[in-house]
Amino acid sequence: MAHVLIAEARFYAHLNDMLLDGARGAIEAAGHSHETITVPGALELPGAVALAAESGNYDAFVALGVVIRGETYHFEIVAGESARGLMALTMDGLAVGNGILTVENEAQAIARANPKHANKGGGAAEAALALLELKSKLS
Ligand SMILES: Nc1c(NC[C@H](O)[C@H](O)[C@H](O)CO)[nH]c(=O)[nH]c1=O
Ligand SMILES: CC(=O)[C@@H](O)COP(=O)(O)O
Repeated sequence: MAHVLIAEARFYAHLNDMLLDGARGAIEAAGHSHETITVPGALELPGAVALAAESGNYDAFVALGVVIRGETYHFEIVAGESARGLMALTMDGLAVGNGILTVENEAQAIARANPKHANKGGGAAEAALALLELKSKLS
């Protein structure tokens, strides 16, 4: 059984609750365990995953968050840098699923966070578990 770390950026709490439900459901359906840590925003997610990985307590990692475009360039920074940071961790050999929604508005976020619709939280968890399985197969 794998132990999965879910790192959530709780910038939009009500949206994250849906992402969490999806991710937890996918992990439990696959017969694995999980625990959750919380950071303020998506920019903190790569650092949170890196810190958690240092503990050696987790086999895979799922990053969850919602980035909604505002008026300024900050969207590009938050969306791009959180994704880049997670990708760098994956390239370092961690099994990381990226469940950070980068959307234009809340309606788009709801459609993608809802486990009964796009279920992006569940998809991110499944991606992390797929990487973990591949890592195990190749080692
Ligand atoms: N605008 C959003 C943010 N912004 C906050 C940053 O992620 C970060 O916490 C801050 O810059 C301090 O380092 N975060 C989200 O997750 N979603 C947003 O829409
Ligand atoms: C994604 C963001 O950082 C965004 O919510 C910030 O909004 P604004 O660009 O209007 O400051």
